[in-house]
Order: sequence, then structure tokens, then C-alpha cells
Amino acid sequence: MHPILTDIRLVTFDLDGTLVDSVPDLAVAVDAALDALGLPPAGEARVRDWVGNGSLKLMERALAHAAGGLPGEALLARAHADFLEHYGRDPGSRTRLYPGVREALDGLRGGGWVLTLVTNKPFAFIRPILAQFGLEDHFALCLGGDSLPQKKPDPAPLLHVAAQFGLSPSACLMVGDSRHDVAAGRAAGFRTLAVPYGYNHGEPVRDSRPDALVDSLAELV
Ligand SMILES: O=C(O)COP(=O)(O)O
Ligand SMILES: [Mg+2]
Repeated sequence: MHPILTDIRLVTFDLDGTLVDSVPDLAVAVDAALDALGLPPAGEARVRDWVGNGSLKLMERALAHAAGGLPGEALLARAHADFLEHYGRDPGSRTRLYPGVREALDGLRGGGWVLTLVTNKPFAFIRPILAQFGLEDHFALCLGGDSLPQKKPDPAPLLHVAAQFGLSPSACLMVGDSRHDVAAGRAAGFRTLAVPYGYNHGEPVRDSRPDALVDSLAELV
């Protein structure tokens, strides 16, 4: 067991870039939405740096890049609706679980930790993606970016999770790949652990000073 788990009863995982490499499917949907507007594709490498603040921000960044300026509200709404439609049709066929994830989730669940998931991704996509890997029953509670009025880096979703299980935030650990996870965790009073392999706008997540950093989630167990 990793020492960061001492006195921890509940672990909250981020999804994109932490449990799954979802950018290949996200990029296909972003590019389809851009194409519908006659705009050139963004491609995976750029989309990787735009993920992290939910699907509306993702499309806003894609349009700003393709059209050379912040999009108007109507254009953004149309592109976002297109993105959601395309992504909803196929949210997972190119998405892969990172090494060590299954071992970590199985080990923690078997060890009695409460497992929860807080992503900025829309809630509707969580279950289809988890189900593809047979992980849909591992989490006692999942929240999406649209589940509450606030999303990470706001601490509200994490405080909601701790309260649902009657736990003090100090008994909870946030595990994520981005500065938004570390910031939300710290602001909520959770302990924080980060992985360096995900999406953090092209910057090292280490710069956000998480309490611990692991190369693979298998190191948790
Ligand atoms: O959808 C996003 O922007 C990021 O999702 P995540 O919070 O699971 O990393
Ligand atoms: Mg993430």
C-alpha cells in the first residue's frame, strides 16, 4: 500500500488522462464538429492540450484555434451540440485503459476503500466508457462536469462526494492528471496524488505540487 493511503477511507479518481486515454475518440468528435463548419481538423496532439475543463471549453478552444479568435455564442453552441452528438455515437472505441489502472481499482476495492469518480466530462459518457472495461460497478458514486453547477478546479464536487459518505475531507484522496484535479483536491481539503502521463495543457502536473506523484496507479496498491 502507498503511504499516501494512510488514514484514507475514500478515493476519488479523475477519468480522462488518469484512468483512460480518451483523446483519440475526443479528437475524432472535435474534428467532425469542425468539419461540419467547414473548418480544418485539430488533430489528437492539439486536443490533448485542450482537454480538462469540460466539453464546452474543449470546443471553445478548438474553434478559437481553427477560426483565429473566440467564437460567438451561437457558433459555439452549434459546434458543441455537434461534438456531443458525434462523441455520444462512439465515446470509447479508440479509448484505452492506462497500465496499472485495473490492478489499482481491483486492489483498492478489495481492500475496502470507497471508490468514486469526479470528471469534468459530461455525466452521460461516464458509464458507457467504464462499461467498456467492465469497471461500471467499481465506483460508489460518479459525478460529471454537468452534475453540479461547479466543476473542478472548484472544490464543490469533491466536497459533495465526501459529504455523501459522511466523511471528513481529510479522509479522502483525489487522484488525477491535471492542475484542476490538484487544485480542486487541495481546496476541498483532500490529499492529492497525480499521474504524469495524462493531459495537463502541455505542462508537468508536478508543478501543481500534489502530495504525491506516481508513474502508474499500480503503485497505490
Ligand atoms: O472532459 C474534460 O475536460 C476532462 O475530463 P477529466 O476531468 O476526466 O480529466
Ligand atoms: Mg483528467
